[in-house]
Amino acid sequence: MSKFQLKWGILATGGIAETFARDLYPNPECRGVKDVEHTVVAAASSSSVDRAQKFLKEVRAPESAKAYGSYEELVKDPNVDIIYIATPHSHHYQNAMLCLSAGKNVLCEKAFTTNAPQLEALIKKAKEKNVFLMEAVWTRYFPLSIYVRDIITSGKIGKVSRTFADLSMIMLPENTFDDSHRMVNPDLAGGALLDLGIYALTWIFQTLYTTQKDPKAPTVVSAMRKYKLGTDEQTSMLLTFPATDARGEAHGIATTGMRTGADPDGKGTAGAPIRVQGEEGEIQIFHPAFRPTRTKLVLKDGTVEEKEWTQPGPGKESGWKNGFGGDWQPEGEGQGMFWEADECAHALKEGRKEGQYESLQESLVIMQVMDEVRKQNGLKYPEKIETLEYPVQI
Ligand SMILES: NC(=O)C1=CN([C@@H]2O[C@H](COP(=O)(O)OP(=O)(O)OC[C@H]3O[C@@H](n4cnc5c(N)ncnc54)[C@H](OP(=O)(O)O)[C@@H]3O)[C@@H](O)[C@H]2O)C=CC1
Ligand SMILES: O=C1OC[C@@H](O)[C@H](O)[C@H]1O
Repeated sequence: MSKFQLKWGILATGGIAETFARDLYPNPECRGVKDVEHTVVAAASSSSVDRAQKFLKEVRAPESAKAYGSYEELVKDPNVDIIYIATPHSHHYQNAMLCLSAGKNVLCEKAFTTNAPQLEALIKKAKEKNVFLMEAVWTRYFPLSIYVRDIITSGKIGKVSRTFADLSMIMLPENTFDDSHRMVNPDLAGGALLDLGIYALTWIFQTLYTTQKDPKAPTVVSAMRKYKLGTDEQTSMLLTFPATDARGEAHGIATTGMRTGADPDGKGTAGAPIRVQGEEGEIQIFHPAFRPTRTKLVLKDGTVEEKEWTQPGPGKESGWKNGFGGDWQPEGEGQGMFWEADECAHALKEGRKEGQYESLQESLVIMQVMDEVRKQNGLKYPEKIETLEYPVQI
């Protein structure tokens, strides 16, 4: 059987760009995916062409891969099928508009944009150009997430009426980040909500919204504690999802922050920060919400089922180690960003224009929730990054 080959262009060469591109290297067969293959055919850096060249070497791209010193050159490369955007949140709208306008398929890092109107404009552009567009919320595509959603839709834990989800990490921003860092800098749409809170919301949504036949947008009330730069360092949200055919009204409690930890000792001692609760029991998902590897099903009849979800890799003998933020996975394991890459390949192979586990409509509803939370708490980013104007130099 001939395999579908997806040729990637990587836009930006920072931390997650490297992790993602490294994850494209192992043969998908090592995770049981037999019908698609990935190749990095180009990378672009806004810093310099040398940086792009170095990046291609680091991720073991083929010798023939092209290095570009600007994003504008990358989108003109006819050999590139799809572009992965890995810039800070502030830049996603401008970068994605550049790619879509050039007729390129796009996988864009979270948070998709700084606000919902920007995302609406991107969706409109993708439709006009008839290209694929997806938010890179990698967690959605993990086998673990598929399992959790299946538990819910199978009725095993009964009608679900509440999900708790926390992604907080003790990072003490004043000790950890320069004021210019993307985690705290308003010019880069920093703060806990768009960076970490989106994962807490992902768990709320994929358990209370994605699993419904006719999902309805929630209302939200929220509170926010601000960092000295005006961005949020802690945000708490209570979402109410209207009743659907399958169940009554449901509540989602999503929290995020940089001063408390969902797993303070790193050993799971504090318990599961994600709990999906129904009339027959609950399914728990352990920290970190962005890359969980452990679940626990607890039913009222006494059943307890614990599962480990190691990310598959190419095997120890390959000598290939995958990495994330300097934290290298054990040999033989992968990071897990390849699942979303496989989804892009499958979508393009099948002619789909969006991801199957998070539709563009769902990404938009989540963005609307984050807009409302920011509005309730007076968090505005600079106009140049909230604007719908394109192109704008930022
Ligand atoms: N899925 C996940 O697990 C993770 C996702 N992310 C997401 O990925 C995105 C990037 O994060 P991360 O890789 O950590 O960020 P980095 O700061 O490490 O990299 C961002 C890159 O964007 C480019 N860039 C262009 N303009 C700017 C600018 N004005 N300021 C800073 N960088 C700029 C640079 O690349 P160049 O010079 O080559 O153009 C830079 O290296 C964010 O959206 C974040 O939320 C981040 C971490 C984990
Ligand atoms: O997406 C992410 O996941 C891991 C976090 O450490 C990082 O800040 C965030 O961007």
